[in-house]
Amino acid sequence: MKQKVFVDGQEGTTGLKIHEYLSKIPNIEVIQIDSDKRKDYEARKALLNEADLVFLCLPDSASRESVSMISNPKTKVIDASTAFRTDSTWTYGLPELHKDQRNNIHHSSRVAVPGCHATGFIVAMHPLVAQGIIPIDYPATCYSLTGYSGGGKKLISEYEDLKKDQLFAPRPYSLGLNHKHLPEMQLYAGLNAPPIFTPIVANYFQGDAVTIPLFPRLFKKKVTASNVQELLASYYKDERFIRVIPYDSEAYLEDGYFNLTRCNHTNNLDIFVFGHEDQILLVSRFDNLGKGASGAAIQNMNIMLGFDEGVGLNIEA
Ligand SMILES: NC(=O)C1=CN([C@@H]2O[C@H](COP(=O)(O)OP(=O)(O)OC[C@H]3O[C@@H](n4cnc5c(N)ncnc54)[C@H](OP(=O)(O)O)[C@@H]3O)[C@@H](O)[C@H]2O)C=CC1
Ligand SMILES: CC(=O)N[C@@H](CCC(=O)OP(=O)(O)O)C(=O)O
Repeated sequence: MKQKVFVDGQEGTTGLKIHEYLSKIPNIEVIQIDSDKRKDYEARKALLNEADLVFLCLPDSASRESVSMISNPKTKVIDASTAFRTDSTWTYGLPELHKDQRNNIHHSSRVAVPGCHATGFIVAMHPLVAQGIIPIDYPATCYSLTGYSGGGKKLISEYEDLKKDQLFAPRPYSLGLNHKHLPEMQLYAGLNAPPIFTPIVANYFQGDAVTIPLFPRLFKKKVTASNVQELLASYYKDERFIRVIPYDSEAYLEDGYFNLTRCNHTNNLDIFVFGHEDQILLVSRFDNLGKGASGAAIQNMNIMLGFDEGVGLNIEA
């Protein structure tokens, strides 16, 4: 029997992309709300309770409201917002986090999709903290370069319609050092304080690279950049969406430059390890609309419904 799926927020950036993926997946029946009723409480409530699985692609407050409307115990929920990512009654939707997480997701009915910047930070840091290389009190920093689609419809229209010619230069933001991803970055990396994190949005549509500088002299064990690459490669060796690039990563540069759009239109995330004995630079590269949002949401759905994890993903790869 087909699984009924409803996307609350179907006309937003994440919701539209999820629909694109869903159209390639068999055994799914997508149920839709009339466009003019997409914010109507009763209409949403009916579909939220009719579906076997719902995606919430909404601002945090609307996500909380949707969850409160669900009374059908069979409805599974995948939320793309920040609302429940560090809520202990929800499961963090990063299957690659550790060996039990995929199974946790499969058995959960409430899964929170990680934030895009947080995904890049956690996949690079978690294995190193968990294996006792990086101490939990390490003073972590990172910055993330992202395309403007990460800011949803409002930022897209700002870039595409309103100020096209004035927004050519990259723009750092969240300089109050209080970005909404900090709690999940700290919790799932396993650190006892959040990193100093500066995101930077630039004038291109999609693609994200999270960069983490590290000083091995502050580690608990003596390791070089090459050792770190080996460790990460071993940690993710069975993962189909996370690729740890060989240590000689400079060979992957293009004319000497890093191309942060190379994972676009896939659900892949590439981890690069640059550096030497004294300094290390980890870079996670992914599509903010792929592994950073809608692709990750679909991967979680596949796991929750017992489908092959890759169904519908990497459609344009
Ligand atoms: N874009 C990205 O790369 C990522 C986004 N996210 C998260 O996913 C969620 C959705 O983001 P995104 O798709 O970018 O945002 P958008 O602004 O593009 O879309 C949000 C959608 O939600 C609708 N909406 C707003 N309020 C309500 C409501 N009360 N009831 C029903 N629908 C409502 C909007 O309606 P209308 O069409 O009228 O505007 C819009 O279609 C957010 O929590 C965001 O933080 C997570 C990871 C990455
Ligand atoms: C360019 C831009 O504004 N990007 C968003 C991140 C999008 C994302 O991952 O967001 P959620 O946590 O909302 O799910 C931001 O930094 O807030």
